[in-house]
Amino acid sequence: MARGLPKRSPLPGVRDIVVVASGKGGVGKSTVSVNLAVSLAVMGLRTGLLDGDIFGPSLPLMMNIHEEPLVDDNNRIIPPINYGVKCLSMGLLTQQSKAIIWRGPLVMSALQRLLKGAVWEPLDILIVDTPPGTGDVHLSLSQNVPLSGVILVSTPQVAALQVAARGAQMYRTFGTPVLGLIENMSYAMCGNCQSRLEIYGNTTEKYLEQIDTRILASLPLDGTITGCCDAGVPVVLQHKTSTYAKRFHDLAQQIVKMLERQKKEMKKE
Ligand SMILES: Nc1ncnc2c1ncn2[C@@H]1O[C@H](COP(=O)(O)OP(=O)(O)OP(=O)(O)O)[C@@H](O)[C@H]1O
Repeated sequence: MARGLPKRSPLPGVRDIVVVASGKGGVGKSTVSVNLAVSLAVMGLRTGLLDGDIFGPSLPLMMNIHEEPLVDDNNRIIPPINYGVKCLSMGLLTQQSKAIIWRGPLVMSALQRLLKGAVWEPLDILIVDTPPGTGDVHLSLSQNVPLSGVILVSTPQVAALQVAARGAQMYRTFGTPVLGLIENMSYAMCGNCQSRLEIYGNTTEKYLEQIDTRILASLPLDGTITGCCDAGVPVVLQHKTSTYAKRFHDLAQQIVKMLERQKKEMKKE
């Protein structure tokens, strides 16, 4: 552990925790988290998905889980399972229509409850979807549990990439490796002439150097993806043979390989 960093305690029985983050909102973190988690489960990994977006949870909708979780005899929350993934979200613990108005310390304790007060084990990997920015949830995660890596999600526009770069810097400060960037909504296909429309521009390459990372996957802006999110069936399951499914499966394989490599290197040290 780097000098000066807070002491983190691992989640017992959880091998890797990987965070999905972005600077800007609405760029596709939850979409990536959900489809990555399901792809990892399809690969046979024991997978969990924690919705760390306390104020705007989208996991219940996207994973089609709506029942309030049960607790065990030790008052630990039992994450419900859908599509082979153990899921927890603040949206399952509060009435969905109620807006949450909380200050920082409450956010921290809600996250602690979801993270450490739940029966996640045994898991190979826990994917944590986060809110935009670098606020309380990101700090709390970074300070409390060892993170195996962060996956950044951004659209190819300057406004999103600039803040993604800041996010990368924050995670590195806490010693968390940046595994790579998902370029979401990279382009759209014109329905008439099938030409590629670069709606958000094409500036990702320029920022890769600044962020010091690489693209793990690029995904187009496509109504099929939106429709699957809204219908609560991840695109990797609804359209199993689509290029989207293939890209998410490739992404899952890349992440697994990176984490394996990381473990080997740590053993050598
Ligand atoms: N590649 C895509 N093509 C079409 N729609 C997409 C794509 N990626 C995400 N969306 C849609 O965009 C919306 C925002 O996506 P999502 O909720 O995943 O973003 P987010 O970064 O998690 O948002 P927030 O910052 O609010 O947490 C959703 O309605 C989702 O269905």
